[in-house]
Amino acid sequence: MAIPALEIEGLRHSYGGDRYALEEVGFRVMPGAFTCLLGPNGAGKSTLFALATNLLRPTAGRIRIHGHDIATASGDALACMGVVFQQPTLDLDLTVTQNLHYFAALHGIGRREAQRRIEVELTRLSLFERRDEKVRALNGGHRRRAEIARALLHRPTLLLLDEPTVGLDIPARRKLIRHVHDLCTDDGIAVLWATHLIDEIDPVTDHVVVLHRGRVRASGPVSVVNAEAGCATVAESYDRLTAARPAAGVEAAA
Ligand SMILES: Nc1ncnc2c1ncn2[C@@H]1O[C@H](COP(=O)(O)OP(=O)(O)OP(=O)(O)O)[C@@H](O)[C@H]1O
Repeated sequence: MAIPALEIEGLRHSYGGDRYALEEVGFRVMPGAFTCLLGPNGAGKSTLFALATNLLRPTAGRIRIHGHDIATASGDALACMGVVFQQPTLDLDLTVTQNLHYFAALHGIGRREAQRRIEVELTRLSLFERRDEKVRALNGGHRRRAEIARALLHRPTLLLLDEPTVGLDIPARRKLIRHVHDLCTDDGIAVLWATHLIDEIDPVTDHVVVLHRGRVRASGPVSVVNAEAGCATVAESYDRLTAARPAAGVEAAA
């Protein structure tokens, strides 16, 4: 069996006090799988991202990236991982290309090789024509795509995206979701996509992990989660598993 791109076991985290932001969290993301980490505000999605990227140390549990333990082999683990955080981190006064070159240099990628990879990624994300514009001149969807291109430069095999569509209009959201699905099918990249928007899930191809109040309520292909919850759609499953109406702004699944 293939090694999971991301494997989480018995993960627990407390920010202090006796309340846990995450408790006994465990799931896997396999190569080529698009997995939605689905949970309402406060479910623990950002905490999980901070632990997976080694920004926080867990109270207990393990996180392995392609078999590398993030606690004991963080260099190898992080080298396999591309990350797009919830808050954009591009320099607005640099061009798209300059931002990407800076990141490539941090990863020790030589100038010529970096140029080649930047052209490939920007073309793939339909951003090549905008490469010499300052990021400030781009709309939200293009900025997000530039961030994804940057996150792919060191050729990660696992991509983590924390609510990447926040602030985007519906056409830009759809395009971004399509692009990231293509990365899974074309390159076998594993994706963990955190969201609270149910309509971002493809009920046919995607896996979901439903996180609520720090605990995994269900995980697996949408069809399996729906069957186990006794529901016809992922929207109904989410509703039942979180025992709450979807948060404001949540849209129904197809
Ligand atoms: N720095 C912190 N200190 C103390 N508690 C925190 C901190 N960050 C998050 N929490 C708490 O941990 C829990 C999980 O929060 P987290 O931000 O991980 O959820 P989330 O699913 O990402 O929510 P959102 O969608 O609002 O970003 C919440 O109860 C939150 O209040």
